[in-house]
Order: sequence, then structure tokens, then C-alpha cells
Amino acid sequence: MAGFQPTGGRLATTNSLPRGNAAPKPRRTIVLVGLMGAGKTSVGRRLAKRLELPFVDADEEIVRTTGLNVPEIFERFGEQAFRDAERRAIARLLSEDTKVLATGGGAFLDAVTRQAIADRGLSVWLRAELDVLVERTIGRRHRPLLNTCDPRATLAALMAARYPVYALADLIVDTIDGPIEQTVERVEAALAAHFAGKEGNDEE
Ligand SMILES: Nc1ncnc2c1ncn2[C@@H]1O[C@H](COP(=O)(O)OP(=O)(O)O)[C@@H](O)[C@H]1O
Ligand SMILES: O=C(O)C1=C[C@@H](OP(=O)(O)O)[C@@H](O)[C@H](O)C1
Ligand SMILES: [Mg+2]
Repeated sequence: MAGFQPTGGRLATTNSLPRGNAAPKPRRTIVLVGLMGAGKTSVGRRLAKRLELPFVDADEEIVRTTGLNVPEIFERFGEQAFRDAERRAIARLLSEDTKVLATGGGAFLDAVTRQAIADRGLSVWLRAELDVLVERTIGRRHRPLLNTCDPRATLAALMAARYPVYALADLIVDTIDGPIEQTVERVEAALAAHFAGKEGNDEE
């Protein structure tokens, strides 16, 4: 029953507010999930501007609150400590105002986080092929899981393990080689189609 509001003289249920020709402004936090290099951070930042919503990157939030960067947390406290901080940060961010939230690539693998996202957000998997992910992550040192002797093989193994879980997201958007804006537009189109399908439906 949530979301009832009068529109044009009729009672309608909406989970979004109309914004001219752009994708409607969502009432739930849009949560970007997907592998490292999919573009969650860079697409999320631009998407938030387009939707006129605040943007938060979960990794940046963890860095801000701990005063340590991601490799430092992994090195000094281990991956599990990072995952615990990540779960707490995302739970808090979801309990606050509606926003665009870029998660780190491992966050959606956590069942508690997945449930919190299902309860309070709308998840969008930015799906990419291996070549694209390799291209976008090669030579960058800030992702501890990719600091291996064969980052391509590491990414391939992570794809095999994680893609079935990312596939549980509410929406899937393919991100291909090309300008970031193109992916942003694809996400906006997917959101618009999703909200259009929800029109007159009081599930949310
Ligand atoms: N079409 C695109 N979509 C997203 N990112 C792109 C695209 N093309 C190039 N990039 C680059 O790929 C990198 C993606 O990294 P990032 O946004 O940090 O991904 P993630 O947060 O998913 O790990 C950035 O350096 C970005 O500039
Ligand atoms: O996939 C992962 O497990 C990780 C992804 C990273 O974020 P991005 O996906 O934004 O690179 C960051 O959270 C950390 O290095 C672990
Ligand atoms: Mg990121």
C-alpha cells in the first residue's frame, strides 16, 4: 500500500515521481552491483546526477569512516574485517535517504546485505564481459583481490563464482566497451521500463 498518491484526479500507486522525459526519480535507493571494473562507481556517480539524487560509494564510505584505504584494511585486518565493515556501512546507507549507492564487487555476495537491498533498494547488476573488466582494471593497484600474478584468471574465477549471485538483482544492464554515458543511459532506460511496469501496481 505504500506510495499511494493522487495523480491527475485518480488514485494511483507509484514508486517513482515523473521527471519529464528522463527516468522517473526513484523512491528506493538504486543499488549498483557487479564485478570490479563493471563501472559501479563511475556510472553511479553520473546516474545520481541525472536522477538528482545523492551518490554514495560504499568503499569510499568505509574509507571515510575507518580512515584507512581498502588495501590497508585487507592488509592489516584481513578480508573478513572489510566484509563486516562493508555489511554495516551498506545497512546504514540503506536506512538513510534515497540515493544511488555503488557497492563494492563483493557486497552482493553477502546474504544479509542482499536481503537488506531487497528490502530497501532496487538492485541493478552492471554486467560485463571478461575482456571489458580486464581492460578497465588492468594496472590499477587499489583492488587487493586483483593484485595477483594473473588478474585475468582471477577475474574469470570471480565471474564463475559470482555471476549466478549477481543474476539475482532486480535489473540487469549490460555494459559494453564505449563511453560511460552510454551505460548511464542504459541504466536510466532500464529503470524507466521497470517503473512503467510497476505503474498501477501497489506492491511497493
Ligand atoms: N562504459 C563504461 N562504463 C563504466 N566504466 C567505464 C566505461 N568505460 C570506461 N570505464 C572506466 O572503467 C573504470 C571502471 O571503474 P569503476 O567505476 O571504479 O568500476 P567499479 O566501481 O565497478 O569497480 C573507470 O576507470 C571508468 O572510467
Ligand atoms: O569485488 C570485490 O570483492 C571488491 C571490490 C572492490 O570494489 P569495486 O567493485 O568498486 O572495485 C572493493 O570493494 C574491494 O577491493 C573488494
Ligand atoms: Mg567501485
